[in-house]
Amino acid sequence: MDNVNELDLLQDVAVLTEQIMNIESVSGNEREIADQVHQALLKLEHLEVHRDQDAIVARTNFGRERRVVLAGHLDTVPLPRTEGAKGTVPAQVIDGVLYGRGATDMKGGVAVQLALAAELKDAKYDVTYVFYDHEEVEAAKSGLGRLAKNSPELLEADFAILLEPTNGTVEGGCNGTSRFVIRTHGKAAHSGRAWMGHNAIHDAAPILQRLADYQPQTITVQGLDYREGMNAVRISGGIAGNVIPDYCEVEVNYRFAPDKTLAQAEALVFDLFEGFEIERTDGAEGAKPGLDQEIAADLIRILGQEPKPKYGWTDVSRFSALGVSAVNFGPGDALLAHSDDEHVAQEDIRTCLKSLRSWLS
Ligand SMILES: N[C@@H](CCC[C@H](NC(=O)CCC(=O)O)C(=O)O)C(=O)O
Repeated sequence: MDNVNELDLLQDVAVLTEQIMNIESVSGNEREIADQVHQALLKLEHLEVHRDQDAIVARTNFGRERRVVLAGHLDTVPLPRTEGAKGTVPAQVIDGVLYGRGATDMKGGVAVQLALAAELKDAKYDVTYVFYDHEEVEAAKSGLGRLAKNSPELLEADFAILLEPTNGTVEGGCNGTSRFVIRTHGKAAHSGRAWMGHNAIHDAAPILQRLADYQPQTITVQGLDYREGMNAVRISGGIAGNVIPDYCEVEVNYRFAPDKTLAQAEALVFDLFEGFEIERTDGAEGAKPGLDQEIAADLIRILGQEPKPKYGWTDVSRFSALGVSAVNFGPGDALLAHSDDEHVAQEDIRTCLKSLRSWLS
């Protein structure tokens, strides 16, 4: 008997989005959604389907000269902690707007990929659909990185589109991202006799001051203005309410424009926190927009919208490193990504599908 939950790829793409939003897939928990996507793709006879853990690749063999990749990740950031937040699981539809975790980042995009995979039995280009796990976490866990290592031939193409949220326009390139842990050390003591110890949390004050004083830059690369960011994203220290803390860690996330390499970004952060113990714990380079490439220019012309920069980090970076020029284009407003009321208009998902259908036809 057919699984009652199986995905119907030919239904309204907004309803398909809602169906896949209802499969919770916080990074590390992508097995169920990957199984559903895999099962649905295996039924399509015009596709050759491969699987690597929770990443799935489906390729057409139309015999075209050029091949494009449509790629999207299956995972989301964790569910909101705030009670009553609408950006959670299950999804809700309110006045034509779909609320829930992954609404913008990026189950609408994944639904568009699935709809195209099912309906396009011929196209201007051969198409490789890539769905993968572990995008929202440290680069070392990336499902796309694993695919690139295990089966690079499956990702070969002339161009790639990452269906990350871009609100109806192309977002070119992406900022790089890097994480650092800065540590201070003290001496534990009874907090009733604090003079016997040394407070490591107090020693972190100048770290926070340097962050508060830092003026993030905006850097123009190939005509697009990339806004950088330098922020504390986590702070921890102390073991109890009556003990002077003997350690403190501040985690800093530096988002850097694609004019810099990861090594240059690291040097800038090490310089900013000179005198402190500091370690880089993660990092991924950005990507330059490269919008003058013929296929990208064709897409931009069909959409008729001015391209914008991508401020988040996306796998255009990984495709660029593989020698495949790539852009971001998908439904939803990236400004809502990861927010407590993440949402997307149902109509935006339908419009994105129409745009890509007409580009590929
Ligand atoms: N390995 C990176 C992964 C971070 C990915 C994430 N990307 C997005 O949110 C794309 C959405 C957008 O901006 O349109 C990010 O930028 O945090 C890492 O761990 O940082």
